[in-house]
This record gives sequence, C-alpha cells and structure tokens, in this order.
Amino acid sequence: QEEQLQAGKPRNASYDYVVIGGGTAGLALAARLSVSASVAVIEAGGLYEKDNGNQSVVPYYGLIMPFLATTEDHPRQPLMDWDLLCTPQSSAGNRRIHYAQAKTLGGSSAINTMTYHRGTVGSYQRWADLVGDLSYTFDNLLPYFKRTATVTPPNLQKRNAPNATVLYEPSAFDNRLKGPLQVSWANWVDPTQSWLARALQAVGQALNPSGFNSGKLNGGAWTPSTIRPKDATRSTSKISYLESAIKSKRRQPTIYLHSQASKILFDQDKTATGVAVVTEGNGYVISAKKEVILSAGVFHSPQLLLLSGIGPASTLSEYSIPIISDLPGVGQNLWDQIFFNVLRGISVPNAGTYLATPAQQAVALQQYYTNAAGPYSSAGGYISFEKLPAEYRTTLSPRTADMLSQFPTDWPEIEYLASGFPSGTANPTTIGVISAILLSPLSTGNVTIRSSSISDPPVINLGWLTDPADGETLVAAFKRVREMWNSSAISGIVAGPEIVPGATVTSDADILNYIRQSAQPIWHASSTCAMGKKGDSGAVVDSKARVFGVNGLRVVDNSVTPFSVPGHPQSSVYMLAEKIAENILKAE
Ligand SMILES: Cc1cc2nc3c(=O)[nH]c(=O)nc-3n(C[C@H](O)[C@H](O)[C@H](O)COP(=O)(O)OP(=O)(O)OC[C@H]3O[C@@H](n4cnc5c(N)ncnc54)[C@H](O)[C@@H]3O)c2cc1C
Repeated sequence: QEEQLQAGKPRNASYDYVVIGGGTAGLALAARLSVSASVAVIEAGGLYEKDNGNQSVVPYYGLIMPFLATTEDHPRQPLMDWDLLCTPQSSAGNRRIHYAQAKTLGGSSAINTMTYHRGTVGSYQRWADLVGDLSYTFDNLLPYFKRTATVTPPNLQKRNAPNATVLYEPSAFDNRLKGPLQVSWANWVDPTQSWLARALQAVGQALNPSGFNSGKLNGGAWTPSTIRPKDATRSTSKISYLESAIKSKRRQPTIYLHSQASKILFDQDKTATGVAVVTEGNGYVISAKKEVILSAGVFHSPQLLLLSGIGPASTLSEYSIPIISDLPGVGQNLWDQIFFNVLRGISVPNAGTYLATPAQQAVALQQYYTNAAGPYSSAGGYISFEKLPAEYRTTLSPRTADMLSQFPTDWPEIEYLASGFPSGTANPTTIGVISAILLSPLSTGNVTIRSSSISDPPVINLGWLTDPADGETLVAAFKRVREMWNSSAISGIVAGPEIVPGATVTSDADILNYIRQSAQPIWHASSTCAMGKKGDSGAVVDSKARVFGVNGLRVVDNSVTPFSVPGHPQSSVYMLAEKIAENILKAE
C-alpha cells in the first residue's frame, strides 16, 4: 500500500488544493475536496499499519502504547511520534512533558484513545459569539457532525455487561448520510470501569439519558468510540475518509508520504502559491492553483505559519523571517486540559487481568478474531461530567469563582474517568484509578520557534497551572474524587488505604503540590491559531478558517478552535473539516 501511495508522485507538480498534514482534519478535508478538484496531501509520516502494527489497529493497545508516556525519558517511536518535549513547566514541578503527537497518515486519529462525543450547546454558542458567526451554534453545526459519522448501536449480547447501560439519542446521528467515520460501543466492558462507574453515580452524577452527542454534558455515560464494529478495529481519518475516497473510484487525493512541508510560499500580492517540501533530504515545490490548507496540528500549524512569515512581527524579526502578515495571535492562546489520578486497590479484574498470561491472551485473541469481541476489542468508555457541587466551591477564592462563572452554564468544569491496571499481586488484584480532568483551564500556554528552519521542533510552553484558579479548581476536584472512592457503592471492592497520593496528603497545600508534581496531559491541546473576528488582537483566522492578512491560505485543525471545547475534541475536528470543506467547495 505504501508503494501504491508513493508511486509516481510528480515533484514540482501543481494541484487545485495543497493540504499540509494528512491527519485527522487534513484527510477529511482532502477527501471531500477531491470530489471536484485535484488535491495533494503533504504528510511527514508514513503508514501506521506498517510503522505501528496492531498498536494502532486493535482498540485495547490504544490504551497502552508505550510511546505515549509523558516523561522526558519516554520510549521513543520516531516512525509514529514527533517526540515533542515542552519547556520546563515552572508551575508543574519544572517537568518537561513529552507530548505525543502522531506523525503518520491519519495523524492523531491513529494514536488517540478513540473516545467520541461532542461539546455542549453553550460551548458552541460561545464559539459562535467569539467569531461573530451564527453558523457555529450547536443546531447549525449538527448537520456537519452528522455528515462525519455513522453510528452502530451497542451489541448487547457481545458487551455482556448488565451494569454498562448505554443511553443515547439516535437522532444525534443520521446514517443515511453514510458518514465515513465509524462510531460504536465496544464489544466488551472492563469490569473495573463498570464497578467504579457506580461510585461516580453514587455521588450524584446520574446516567445522562441523552448520552454526550446531543449538546449536553452532565452526569455519566458509556460513550461510543471510533471503532469499526465489523471487526473491532480503530476507525481513523485514513481508514474512514481516505479509503472511502479510494474505494469510490472517483478522483482521490494524491498523497505525498514521508514529505515534510518546510514553508508556505506567497507571491507579491500575499497569495499562497504553494508549499516548499522536503522528502528524503530533497527539496521541491508543490504548487496550489487555488488554495493551501494547513492542517499540521496544534503545534506544527503555528510553527509553519511562523516559518512562512505569519505571526508576531517581533518573533519573525528575531529570526530574520520576512514578514508576510503581522499576526500577534499565532502560537498564543494554547489551551490544554490536564488531569491527576487517585489510586486505590480493588478486588475486581480489569482488561489487563484477562490478558496476563499467554494462555489467556490466546483465548482473548480467539474471541477477537472470530467474534470482534473480548478484551482486545475494548477501549474503555465510561466518562462523567459536572460543574463542581456547591459544597466543593467554598474554598474557591472570589476571583476563581468569578472566573469560573464566566463559562457557559452547561460547560462542565471537570470530567471524571475510571480505569485500572493489574497490581501484579493476588490481593488486591487491580489498582483502580479515578482521574479528574480540568475542562475549564484558565492558564494558557504558547508555541513559538527557535530558528528559521523546519528541522528544529517548535518551542512549546504548555503554561500548566500558571493561573492560580486552575490549582484551586483541581484541589476541589481532588476532594470530590476522594468522596467517590469513599462511596459505600464500592466499599465491597475497595481493598486497603489510598495508594497514590496516600492518606498523609490532606492539606490543600499538599494536595496542590501533588497535582503540580503529577499532572498529565490528556492530549487535547488546542487554539494556537485561534479563530476570531477581524481586528481581534489574538485572532489568526476568520470563521471560514481564512488566515488574516493573506489570500489563499486556511488553517483547518484543532489549532483554530477559539478554546478547547469541553471534553474530547476529535468530533469537533472532523466537524470543522466538513464545514470548511463545504465553504471551500462553495467558493466562500
Ligand atoms: C494520545 C492521544 C489521545 C487522544 N485521545 C482522544 C480521544 O480519546 N478522543 C478525542 O476526541 N480526542 C483525543 N485526542 C485528541 C485528538 O485526537 C486530536 O485533537 C485530533 O486528532 C487533532 O487533529 P488535527 O487534525 O488537529 O491534528 P493531527 O491529527 O495530529 O494531524 C496533524 C498531521 O500533520 C502532520 N504534520 C505536522 N507537521 C507537518 C509538516 N511540516 N509537513 C507535513 N506534515 C506535517 C502530522 O504528521 C499529522 O499527521 C487524543 C490525542 C492524542 C495525541
């Protein structure tokens, strides 16, 4: 397949549209545009099926890929990951976080943990207000969400989990549209998750009757995953959008694999004319007859804009890059959602327990191959959202309370996840994990460059916990997680005292210190090329994703959302690709 994708690619060729980055947004967009135009996709990585094997195909492996580790000394996987390290985080233990970002055809859809849900009505209303375009309200976006995905209801026989009731509104999807992305509920439920879900429900986060795809995020739900139900394999932008285009036998995008864009080129009228590309050390130009579309992701899209002369004039001057458009917002406004864990021993098994020995793995493999079921088919699924209840808000300072009150009323502040891993001992068998993710971060970070060369990685300051409000909110969430662990609903399975951070951590200062030392990325970074109104100081693109100050250039990926949509972003990334593809095809 790689040869097929590589064969006969003309260098110095010309296409109607040149898309930089064959990732989540890039391939969705390219597939739609290629219906009526010639499209080239420039992708720095290769094929994940070859470079990462089952790790990117079998859902269970998606949860345990070694190179997703976040420490500086993480295992390297240079064929798949950009190996990005952030600057030392002064408010998070001075740690340099390894922030995984996929370098492969399919982009981060080939390494993400596959959770699929949408944001809230209020969050998209905020988006519409910020960009001055009512087409971004939830009701108006719904047709684009529907266009992206085909949903398959849970197979209750295979799930075989009476405590994992799926509730959702079928009307949030429309399978008649044959959305390429496959969205389904895993054919196996991890007992650790279904047990710990009871604790989340017991403290007041009841099952949400409409699921999380109808604009409401409160309470809990078994969410679907981007899994193809037929064979329980990962549904990526490559498998869904690109391969549908290939199978349809109509015109399809031309894919340049192992090809890194180094610069966007402009004529004297500041119209994008093409892209400078490097493949195996050789440089050449791919020309765009109509537009260049930048979809290189949250860190590399701002990097490429800067290298091409679009960004804060001071940065461009520092590296002697000729200024094409002085846009102070490029690389600013980085939003990131972070999380912490609280660990206790529990006596119920988890997926890893069923895969502990070669004999068990053989049984599970049989289930997986013959029935698309069993532990290998599962990628998790239970999540829960809330605004912190009143009794947990009493320790918030007036400033923090005021800042949190600026979020839309339906925007949850915290997401909770339950998971587990084998303890390696007989008692307790499993280490249970309840995690809390900050969905209302008030700290922001930034991305910049360290030279005028694409061979130097972008400089990423995540800005974690630099605003004291975030620490206060997370300390409150930490106490809420302890309430969950102490719930009588799970007292029968909890074995022994808290393992991490441990019962000695009780004061707010100690809890905050634990959070600073251990906070982790959930890899939802966004908004470094934020969409906004013309003239807004931080805005980089308008509501049709056109870059201000130049012609023929759009940015379409998770860097252009004005903020991190609450929860997991991939549904919004696909939606945006559909929406902007329509704009482009209608010449808007
Ligand atoms: C480990 C992980 C887990 C996640 N889990 C979830 C989840 O469960 N649910 C969810 O909704 N979201 C999840 N996300 C987030 C979600 O996957 C991303 O927000 C989304 O995929 C981003 O899409 P994108 O198009 O912006 O970028 P990407 O999909 O990352 O695509 C960018 C592409 O551009 C290419 N590129 C970059 N620079 C260049 C260059 N100079 N030249 C050529 N190509 C270039 C890259 O190689 C890549 O293929 C997760 C992300 C990660 C990393």
